[in-house]
Amino acid sequence: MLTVEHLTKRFGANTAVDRASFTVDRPMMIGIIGRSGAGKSTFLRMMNRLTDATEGRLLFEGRDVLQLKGAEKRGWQSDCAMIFQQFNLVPRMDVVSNVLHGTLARRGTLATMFNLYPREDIHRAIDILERLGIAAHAAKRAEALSGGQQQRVAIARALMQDPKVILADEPIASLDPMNAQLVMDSLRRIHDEDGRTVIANLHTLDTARRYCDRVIGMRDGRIVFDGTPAQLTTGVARDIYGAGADFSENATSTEIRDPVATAIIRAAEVAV
Ligand SMILES: Nc1ncnc2c1ncn2[C@@H]1O[C@H](COP(=O)(O)OP(=O)(O)OP(=O)(O)O)[C@@H](O)[C@H]1O
Repeated sequence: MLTVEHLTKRFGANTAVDRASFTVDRPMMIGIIGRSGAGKSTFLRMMNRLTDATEGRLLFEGRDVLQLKGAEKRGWQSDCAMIFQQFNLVPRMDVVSNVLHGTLARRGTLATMFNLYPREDIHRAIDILERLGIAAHAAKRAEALSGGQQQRVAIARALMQDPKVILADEPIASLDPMNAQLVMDSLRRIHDEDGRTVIANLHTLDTARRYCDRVIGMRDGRIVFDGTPAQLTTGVARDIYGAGADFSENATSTEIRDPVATAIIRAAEVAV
């Protein structure tokens, strides 16, 4: 399904991604972990063609997507939707219009400028918002929503493209633990129910272990681990993060607690 061969990106003398290779033979949820600067974002950006690779091949269903140009390249970008840490919504625009922007690639600029969307697209946008539990906010400006709600709007916008792959670059890095959990639950459900592949850069080990079928560890641009969450032991994690014997997993934890526990902690915090 997906084959990555010796994928490399150099910025001058700095090799951000160094001959990364792996294959994915069925839809799955993959977490990419590694310390800051390991090359995780650059990898996703190459995959989505936001940045050009220096060397290597990236075959999706037999086609090298790195060679695509013009309409074919845009078609791939539509098949391979990306969500970002900072959501990238239009803050003053209402939620449903933000979601409808996901159809931009297959629509004329004028129609998009004047918000002329076919009725069936509007219905589909509302259905997707409902699925993500945020349809009640459809008419609000995006900026009026919490971070977690905004990230779910961004996921809804991605789903409007009906992508085969969803790339998520640190999707929960700006969120509190409860919202982080809601967003990760949504991504997992989209994989489970729709069979879409999800590849997420994650800065926390516990999230990768909890939500992913497979974890890829990057260090200095290279893939140094590729296995199941069960194989991701503390020793392996220490190697990925290049840490010493004092390495603590808590340092990479989002501490996602269960909602009841979080509510109790919040209430206690307000009381003091
Ligand atoms: N546009 C760029 N120009 C020059 N160097 C870059 C550029 N983008 C990334 N780099 C460099 O490439 C390396 C990998 O960066 P990248 O952002 O991919 O890492 P990362 O693992 O995603 O880190 P973080 O979690 O901090 O985002 C770093 O050394 C970074 O400084």
